[in-house]
Amino acid sequence: MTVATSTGTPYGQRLGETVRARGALCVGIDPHPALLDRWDLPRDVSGLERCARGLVEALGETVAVFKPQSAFFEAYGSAGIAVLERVLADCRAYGALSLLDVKRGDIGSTMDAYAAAYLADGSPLAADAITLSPYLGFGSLRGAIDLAVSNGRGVYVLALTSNPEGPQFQYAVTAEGRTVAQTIIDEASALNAASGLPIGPVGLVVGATIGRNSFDFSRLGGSILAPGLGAQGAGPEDLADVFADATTLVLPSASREIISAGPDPEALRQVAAGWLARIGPILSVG
Ligand SMILES: O=C(O)c1cc(=O)[nH]c(=O)n1[C@@H]1O[C@H](COP(=O)(O)O)[C@@H](O)[C@H]1O
Repeated sequence: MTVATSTGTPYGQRLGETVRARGALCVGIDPHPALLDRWDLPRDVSGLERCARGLVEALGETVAVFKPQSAFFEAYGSAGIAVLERVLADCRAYGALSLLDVKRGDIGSTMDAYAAAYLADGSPLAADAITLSPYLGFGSLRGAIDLAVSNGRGVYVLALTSNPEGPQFQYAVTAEGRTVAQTIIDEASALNAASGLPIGPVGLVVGATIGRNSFDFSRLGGSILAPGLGAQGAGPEDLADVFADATTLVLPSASREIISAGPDPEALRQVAAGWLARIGPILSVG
């Protein structure tokens, strides 16, 4: 088993370099059972492994970031988690970054244990970055953020999610008079400013589907993961709308849209290259 070790280089720097070399696209590894059918693979752990690792094999040299969705691996129990470990190792071997989508969020002491699982050097499930949920309060994530920073890793905190239910809480106004989402944006901005880095370690998740908006990302100083391309209906023109005022690195992400082009590696490369060609002119690398 290959275990992750930190490079000592800050996550934002590694992300910036990789995106400059390969373009701003994150490919989500979401091996839905229906996609295994489409790839003519069995709906079992061998199918999971061939789909997930086949995707990285086809795109590992050209795509900047892979985002394995932990749920699809957890569904197969310990054997699925073992596949996830191998997928994370594959990403490293190809020089792509891994962003593990686990959306964790818990009381501080438990967060520290999640952080040890996903952000500590030597952990088999360590990724270059993970997704976090701030529902227990932004401060509850502090242990994970601190560990990420000390290991040259990053986090992406859910701010404005791509699903239609998101606004129920995210647009709510807090006692301070700001929306929940703006509070998250501002908390991340403060931590990134304190890091003194051009691309700080605290990213945000902002759905490519949320439309034109008046949230203020101008002081973020970190990267933005933008899921929702393709299967959830967002296209390049939506990125232009949502991020009209963003001055930071935006990383659009698609899962089903890309995977469904497989299993032919050339077809996978073409669909990824097609998205890159369409979104490249819209987004600045930051
Ligand atoms: O954190 C995420 O990645 C995420 C946040 C969000 O707001 N919306 C969202 O779709 N995602 C994830 O991004 C992936 C989207 O998959 P596709 O709709 O197939 O591209 C899924 O793994 C989602 O869990």
